[in-house]
Amino acid sequence: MLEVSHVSKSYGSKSVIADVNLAFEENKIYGLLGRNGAGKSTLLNIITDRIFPSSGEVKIDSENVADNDSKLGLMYLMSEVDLYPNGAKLSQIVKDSELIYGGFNHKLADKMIAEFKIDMGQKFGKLSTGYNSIFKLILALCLPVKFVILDEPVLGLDANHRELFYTELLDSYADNPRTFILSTHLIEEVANIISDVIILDQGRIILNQPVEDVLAKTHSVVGQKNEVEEYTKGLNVVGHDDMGNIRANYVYGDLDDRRLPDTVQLSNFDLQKLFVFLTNQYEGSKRHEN
Ligand SMILES: Nc1ncnc2c1ncn2[C@@H]1O[C@H](COP(=O)(O)OP(=O)(O)OP(=O)(O)O)[C@@H](O)[C@H]1O
Repeated sequence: MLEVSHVSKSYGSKSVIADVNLAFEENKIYGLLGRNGAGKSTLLNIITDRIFPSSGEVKIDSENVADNDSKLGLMYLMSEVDLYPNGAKLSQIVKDSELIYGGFNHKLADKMIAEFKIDMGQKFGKLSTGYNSIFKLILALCLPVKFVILDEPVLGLDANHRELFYTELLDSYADNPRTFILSTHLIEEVANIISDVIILDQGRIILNQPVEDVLAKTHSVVGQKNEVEEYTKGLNVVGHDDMGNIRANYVYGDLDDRRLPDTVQLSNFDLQKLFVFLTNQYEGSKRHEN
């Protein structure tokens, strides 16, 4: 288990991460969502000891990961930041990484190399943005780590390559279950992949739950404006749409046993819509702590 306890980070007087507590369990796929500047990369860099928190700690199996090579070796962070020398050939980076992490899944790598058509004789610094991501994704999926942490994994990948990557991720997870943390803005693309969703907003966790539970609490209530308003009175309305005098109120939370008028329709809405409402500071919204 990977635990983040009371982690905060400030730059000068600016608070970027504020008292974050999280527990990443074994063999789950987490989606870490947040608007630009919410603090996602900062949090992932703190988890992997690339930057120091101002306070708090990160532990794996109750041991602090800071300066702890055996625990840090259990995580791989794939991010925009390039850790490899521009002049190094991809095949050499694989060899070096295999030594550092004590293994490499060559069978899967060969499959991905062929599928993505990547030339392993190329120099790292010469890769296009998309192929730079593809190469780091191969490392992320093939190194023998327990926590695969992907910060904007599909940056620069075309739609075909993104589909291919999601398929490879799920196949690799099925073959070898481990914990994934995916930070992304492409919510619709990962909604069916992730098991749990974490929303970070201005450095704070505002939602941390299994996707299934979250979706079960989304309700769109559509009908005549006055009837919809009456039905949703006192519920947690996080957003609305108007089409003439037809109103859609979006509720996040449990419904009580109030009677639904025949003319009002009830259905669920998707994760991306919920994300937009919860992070938009919509005037009618309430904050949801975990
Ligand atoms: N070294 C730094 N010095 C000062 N401020 C920083 C530093 N690094 C990050 N920040 C600030 O911290 C905040 C969070 O940045 P971070 O990169 O973690 O956000 P993010 O959620 O990953 O954003 P995005 O989705 O845009 O990549 C931003 O306001 C950013 O400007």
